[in-house]
Amino acid sequence: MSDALLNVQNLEAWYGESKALHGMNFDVRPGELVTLIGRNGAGKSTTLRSIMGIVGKRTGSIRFDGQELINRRTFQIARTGIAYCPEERAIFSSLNVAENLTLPPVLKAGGIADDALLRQFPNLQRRLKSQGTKLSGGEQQMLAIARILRTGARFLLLDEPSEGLAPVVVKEIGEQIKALKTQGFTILLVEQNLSFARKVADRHVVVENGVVVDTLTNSELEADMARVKTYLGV
Ligand SMILES: Nc1ncnc2c1ncn2[C@@H]1O[C@H](COP(=O)(O)OP(=O)(O)OP(=O)(O)O)[C@@H](O)[C@H]1O
Repeated sequence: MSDALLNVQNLEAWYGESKALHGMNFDVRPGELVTLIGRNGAGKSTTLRSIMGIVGKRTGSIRFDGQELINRRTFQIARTGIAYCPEERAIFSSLNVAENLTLPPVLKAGGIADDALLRQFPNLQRRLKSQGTKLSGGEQQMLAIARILRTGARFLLLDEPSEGLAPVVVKEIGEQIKALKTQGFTILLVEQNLSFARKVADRHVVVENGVVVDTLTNSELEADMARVKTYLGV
């Protein structure tokens, strides 16, 4: 699609000899929040890792903001304005919140300034001096998201931010993600939690065995939950 910010075509990816993506095709438009949904092992996380250039081998095309990323290295991809928040959150346990926040380098102009960031994430402001290990799962997730917002990236790859969190915290994370969309960030979100996904997303891309098998707007999903539940086996 010509107005896409990200356009993925025939994306294949491997871990060693083992092929995980078999020709993914989808796009994301500027300002959109798109989810990748599908069963365990479908290839959702691998898609994010492939966009970021952190799988063993990948082929096909990943066009972002008019540039081809398929042969670029991760640090070059980061400089185009894409940031990745992994499922495991990757908080440095020996560093405190302030140190974790400021560790990733600012790569582009337009990142959220530290004081604005702490206003946006008041619970991090309260825990600035707390060590990574002392944070709750929700605080770790907020920190993992907050620290990529300083870098100047405008396209966020978020891997299962709701995972392992209590419903009240999931709701809070959902509000933060919606606020990011309102601020103009474009977001590609991997999500197993359908009730979370439908509250935040514009569109859903269904992944099965390393390919895209369906794409639905959020209203289509609301109108036909059965269609998606079949894919997810729920
Ligand atoms: N580091 C790895 N080494 C080898 N194979 C992997 C690795 N990570 C994932 N895979 C395999 O790649 C395929 C896709 O996995 P992926 O993690 O992308 O799925 P997913 O849809 O994100 O599911 P989940 O939510 O369970 O992580 C699976 O068959 C998985 O076993």
